[in-house]
Amino acid sequence: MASSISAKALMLLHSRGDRCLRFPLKNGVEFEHSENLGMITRVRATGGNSLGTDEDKDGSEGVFGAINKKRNKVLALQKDLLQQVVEIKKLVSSEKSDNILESEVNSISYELGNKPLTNKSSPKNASTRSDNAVKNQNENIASPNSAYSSKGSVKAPFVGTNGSFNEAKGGDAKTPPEMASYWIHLNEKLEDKAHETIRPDTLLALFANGTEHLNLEVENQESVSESAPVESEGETEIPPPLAGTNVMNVILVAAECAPWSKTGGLGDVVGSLPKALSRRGHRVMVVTPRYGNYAEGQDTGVRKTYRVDGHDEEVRYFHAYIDGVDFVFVDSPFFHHLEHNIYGGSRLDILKRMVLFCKAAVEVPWHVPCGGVCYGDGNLAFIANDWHTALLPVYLKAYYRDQGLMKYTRSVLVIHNIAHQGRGPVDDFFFVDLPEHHMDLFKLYDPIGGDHFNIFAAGLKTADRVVTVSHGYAWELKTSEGGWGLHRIIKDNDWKLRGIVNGIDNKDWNPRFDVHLKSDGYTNYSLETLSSGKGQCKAALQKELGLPIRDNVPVIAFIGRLDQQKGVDLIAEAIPWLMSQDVQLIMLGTGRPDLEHMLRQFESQHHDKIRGWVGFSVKMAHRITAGSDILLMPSRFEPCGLNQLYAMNYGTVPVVHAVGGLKDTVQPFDPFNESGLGWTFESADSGKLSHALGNCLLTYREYKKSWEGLQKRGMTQDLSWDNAAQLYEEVLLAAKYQW
Ligand SMILES: Nc1ncnc2c1ncn2[C@@H]1O[C@H](COP(=O)(O)OP(=O)(O)O[C@H]2O[C@H](CO)[C@@H](O)[C@H](O)[C@H]2O)[C@@H](O)[C@H]1O
Repeated sequence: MASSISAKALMLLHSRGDRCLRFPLKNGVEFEHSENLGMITRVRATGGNSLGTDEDKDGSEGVFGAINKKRNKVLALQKDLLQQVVEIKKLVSSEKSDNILESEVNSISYELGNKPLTNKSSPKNASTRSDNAVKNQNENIASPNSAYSSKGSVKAPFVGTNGSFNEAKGGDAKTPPEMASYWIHLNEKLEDKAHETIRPDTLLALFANGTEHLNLEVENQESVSESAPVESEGETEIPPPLAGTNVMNVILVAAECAPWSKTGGLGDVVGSLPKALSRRGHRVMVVTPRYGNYAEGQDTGVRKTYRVDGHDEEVRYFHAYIDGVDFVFVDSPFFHHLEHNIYGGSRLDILKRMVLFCKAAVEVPWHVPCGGVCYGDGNLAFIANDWHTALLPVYLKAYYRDQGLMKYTRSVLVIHNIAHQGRGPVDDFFFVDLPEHHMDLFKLYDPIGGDHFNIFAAGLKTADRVVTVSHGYAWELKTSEGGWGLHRIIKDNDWKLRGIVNGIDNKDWNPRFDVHLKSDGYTNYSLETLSSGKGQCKAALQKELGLPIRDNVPVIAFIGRLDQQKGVDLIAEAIPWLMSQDVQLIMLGTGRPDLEHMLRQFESQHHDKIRGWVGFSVKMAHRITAGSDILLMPSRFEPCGLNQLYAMNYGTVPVVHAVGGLKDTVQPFDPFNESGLGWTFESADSGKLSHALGNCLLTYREYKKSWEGLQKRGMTQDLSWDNAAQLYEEVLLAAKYQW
């Protein structure tokens, strides 16, 4: 046996849970590993005194002293690193370079061992480490009881112990022997990494399961960030408060993630909420399918096989580290070339895709090294999104937690839209690969179709917590109209439901920095330059779309999916009245063919006033939001709605149907008190829409001061994700301590 053991071997042993093995470490110390506990239980001086246990107190001081010294060294090093982060951020912002965004600073990697700081990363070339270096290590970690491994039977996948090297027992304080082994492990880890780059968050991850030491480093971090607000392009950005002792490992799992894949608001949320959680100090990952050949993602070399519909399907895992978040892309021929048709194909095609994706996602924290270190399954919460990933909480429970694996991992399911549920005939159950006694989770009685199979139902019952994207929608979900057949299940689980209003990405959707406003006559603008800047954008939009360029005509916009939800038909009914007004109407959308046809018809019938852009164009969505005066959102239901938030951030006044998140976020204008943010109407009715829009147009034309007030109030709200991230953190914590 060698006289020392590497962190790699240590992880390996830990992951395999070998029975009471003893290994000598450097500095005359050895550790003992117990299979039963699946962790290092004892550390000894080679003289024979065991350390950190009650019966062997005598020998403990020397080695603990050494460990403490190491620990203090690491803390000092980390403090130094954090200081350097702040200094680099200051340096970058002082250059005020357009193309250096804060995101790049966040992805700067730091070398350990007092080496000079080097910038090796950018969002375009985001992965900073040699993931191949950890590839072999990872391959060697036996997929602990890979529930779906090609080698194991799906029906009996549960043997052995969990392989997570950083599992926190109960997620709480460590016992002295654990602390000792922990610091020895850390020491080994750092020695291993002495010649590699290591990210600050990886360093944090090494601390993530302790308590005392964690408090210390968080205090250090807080003192640094409080004293030095981050500047971004001349604007002082106060960093959000840190999670402190509540810091967790968080993995968002979703079928789409902007900017790589997006069909609507879900993609935006998954692209931005994780960054806000990371800013609070959590270690955050997004797992999403690799639909295309994304430049940022690097092959980790990790390959795993999962069973879908009786076949073994191999997945590969790609990885990128951007803006403090690990993005893991699950690659399989199942997903290829679907970036423009994510939910396309037959019902069974989609179901099989999501089965494979959820199976592959649940094991990411075991297999995929991020920053050189797997997340492990202690102190970990998954956030699944909508029905596409609602199988994840079910798999987590049925295949892992109920079998004594991933015992401390929790799941939160977010409802972005209950109208899509993953329904099918009861026999679809056999595709999800679960023992038959789980069938009742999925069975739902429908007054029209009788019993059917429903994935969302199973996810809602199984998840530890459920979030939806506004308070209004949380209430609506419990009504028979709003719950779309799931209201009873949601009511039964009301205790674990919470509404949290979405935020917006304040860099992507900010008129000051918007990259889509930098050409073709558009311009960036802010509150100070609102009138001139927005005016210029309006003229550029009219020019680009071939509408008469007129400053005094109100430009009304609609952006969204063309379907029943978004209430496009209400706009259609209001067209005769609207065309009697001096207005311009711009509609951007894609969806139901009959509604797409309708948009084209409107444009040809009223060519001097209407533009109907059929298609999905992120650039046009930004330009229309900037160049319009009014945004129309007559949605029949709207769980949150992002477009009205984007609109207000751009000084564009919303007129909305008062439902769900629209009601929560658009306070009606009160002309007597000069308060409010826009106009609302109470029912999905074209007459009501015309009435509200009529009042809005009157204010635009006749009451300029009131109009400016509406714009300014909209622009000065704090719509950032930071508030929502703090509330998500509360939910994650509630889940963590739920048994
Ligand atoms: N043709 C087009 N071209 C370019 N961009 C287009 C577009 N059509 C839509 N978009 C963009 O897609 C997003 C739509 O987001 P929404 O939140 O308004 O609705 P969606 O119904 O997709 O999301 C669901 O999830 C979100 C997130 O939780 C909830 O806010 C919402 O209420 C719920 O229905 C916006 O970024 C918008 O600009």
